[in-house]
Amino acid sequence: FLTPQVTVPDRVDVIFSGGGTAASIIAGSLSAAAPNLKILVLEGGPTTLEKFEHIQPARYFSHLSPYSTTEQFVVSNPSDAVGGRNIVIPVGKCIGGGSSVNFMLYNRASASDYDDWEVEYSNPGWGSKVLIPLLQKAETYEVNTKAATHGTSGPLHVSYGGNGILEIAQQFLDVGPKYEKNRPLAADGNDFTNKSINVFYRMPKWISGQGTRSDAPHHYLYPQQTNKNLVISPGSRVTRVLFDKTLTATGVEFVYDKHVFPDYDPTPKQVTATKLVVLSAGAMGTPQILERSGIGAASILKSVGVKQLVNLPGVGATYKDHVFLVSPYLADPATTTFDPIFRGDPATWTQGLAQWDHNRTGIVASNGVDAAIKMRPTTAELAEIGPEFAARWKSFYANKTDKPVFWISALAGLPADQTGLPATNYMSAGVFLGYPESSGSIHISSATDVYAPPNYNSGFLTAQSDVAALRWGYKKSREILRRMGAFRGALVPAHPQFAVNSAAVLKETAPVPLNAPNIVYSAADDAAIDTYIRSFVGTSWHSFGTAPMKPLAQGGVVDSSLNVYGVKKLKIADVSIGPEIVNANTYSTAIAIASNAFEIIAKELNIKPPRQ
Ligand SMILES: Cc1cc2nc3c(=O)[nH]c(=O)nc-3n(C[C@H](O)[C@H](O)[C@H](O)COP(=O)(O)OP(=O)(O)OC[C@H]3O[C@@H](n4cnc5c(N)ncnc54)[C@H](O)[C@@H]3O)c2cc1C
Repeated sequence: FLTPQVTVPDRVDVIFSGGGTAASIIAGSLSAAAPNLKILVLEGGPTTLEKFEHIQPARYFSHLSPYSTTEQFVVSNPSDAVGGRNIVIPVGKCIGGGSSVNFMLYNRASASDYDDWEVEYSNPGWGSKVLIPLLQKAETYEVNTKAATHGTSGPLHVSYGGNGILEIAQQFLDVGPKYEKNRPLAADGNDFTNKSINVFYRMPKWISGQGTRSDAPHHYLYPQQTNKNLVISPGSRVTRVLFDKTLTATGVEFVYDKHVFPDYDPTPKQVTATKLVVLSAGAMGTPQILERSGIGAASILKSVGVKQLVNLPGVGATYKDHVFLVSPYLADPATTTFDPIFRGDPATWTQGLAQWDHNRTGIVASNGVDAAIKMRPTTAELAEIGPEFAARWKSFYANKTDKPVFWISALAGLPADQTGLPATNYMSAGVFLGYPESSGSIHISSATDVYAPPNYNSGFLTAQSDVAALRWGYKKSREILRRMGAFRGALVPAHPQFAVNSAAVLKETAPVPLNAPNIVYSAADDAAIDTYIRSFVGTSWHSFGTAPMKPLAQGGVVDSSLNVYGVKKLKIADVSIGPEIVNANTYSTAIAIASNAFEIIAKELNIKPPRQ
């Protein structure tokens, strides 16, 4: 019988609805800067405080288990664009949200991504000139303490992890630049400029040199928890925001989450916020709270019987994620991969945990993802991608030379449920699109039931330009991986089903020479690749942009001070506010948004001086 251990006060100054990445950073920073400010963090999931699953990096895969208590799985409606499948999106559901369960890949956006937010979407104060220094302030970049755009004294440590570089990644970094002659090896693939594009780079991680995860709560929120004015309430699911007659947010209603406290009283509780309500429930959660509160498109609210307070058609109307294709290959059985970790091999775990206990190094202090490239096509390669991508290239990429089309990584292992597969070594090419053109939506399906699955359309691959770009990415990754020393052939069922006599069938079970001819694909082969992409593509866990910061007339939900249009004292601070997706894994952008939100809120509440 589990009972909430935290007494939630009736009245505070500021309420955070959702206690994930952004909320941990903002609430922790506010509490540090203004200890007298009464802050309440209501998080639907459980606590993560000092739990090994949220500290030891290699445990990240455990959160994806179907029995996970720290992630929730949002299931899309089936779509022909993905072969009639339902796409399943895992999202963090615990204090720290995504930051406490993610894969810790350290990648940063391009400067033009944030400049587009500022200029194209009319958001002064959100360009790269503001956000890059905030990101520097948040991090300690142990990889190179003299790197220009990185930080040296922030709470979140970044390193290569404690396990060195795995051989498969090293081969990717060796072979890649030799095969891709105009794409050299570089020391930094994350300096925000076009110098980080079309270069192979060793991938840093959100892991400290002490072998621990750089999550948001252990580095911002929990250090403040001795302050009695900061109340962190896990297992507390916000149903809706409360408003007075002037449409000023006065507080929220919440229930104790039935998964965290299964036997506890399910009656909704209300809390008053005298200064501000902040929605930080993530790209999946925030639009649902807005709609249950009566803020959204008239037709959506009417369909579920919610009384509309404000007509905001932009709520939940745009959903983006970097569609991700993982193509597995067999790898040299003598090399070290992450497969035993993914399979839960007892001997590997016992040895790894002992080493971690001893000196915080070894496989448990890593995530197995050590090398990558962000690729932007040359003119000749654009011709290879073909006409389906031409309009998208012209309108979105052509004039912004720091924008890659996709990201490729050689993963030392197969990051998937390997039930039914031989317990051998694998390596995988992971390809995700930097800026998919396709877009989906997420809306509530019930006015009051917070557990009702949302009406979610992933939108994946609804634009053919995305399929064309991924097709090229698949071909590129295949050419590099088949030249790597560890290559032992394709895991055939998880690749396109080419005709038996096609030249595209990979017959080799050992690496081909560097100068081997490229595979030639027929129109039928391309069609087989497209079918494959539609049948296999999945999430990259980067849900984004469902309550965008744009002018109202463009479908915006918040203004550049993060205020929800049409109401007072209600802000949003999480990755739902991104007006366009950025080309990198999104933890970094969540940190940028949270850091800027903190500055904005601190200024409005007259908190001085803000955190240094
Ligand atoms: C499995 C996975 C792997 C990832 N891997 C990487 C990676 O390697 N590198 C990288 O850069 N990024 C990665 N990401 C993405 C990154 O972690 C997220 O984009 C980022 O953490 C989002 O931050 P946020 O504050 O917007 O939302 P979140 O951190 O998701 O926080 C939202 C919180 O709100 C809570 N919530 C939702 N609804 C309610 C409600 N009604 N009431 C109360 N609480 C609610 C949720 O439980 C959650 O804790 C990954 C994400 C996942 C899920």
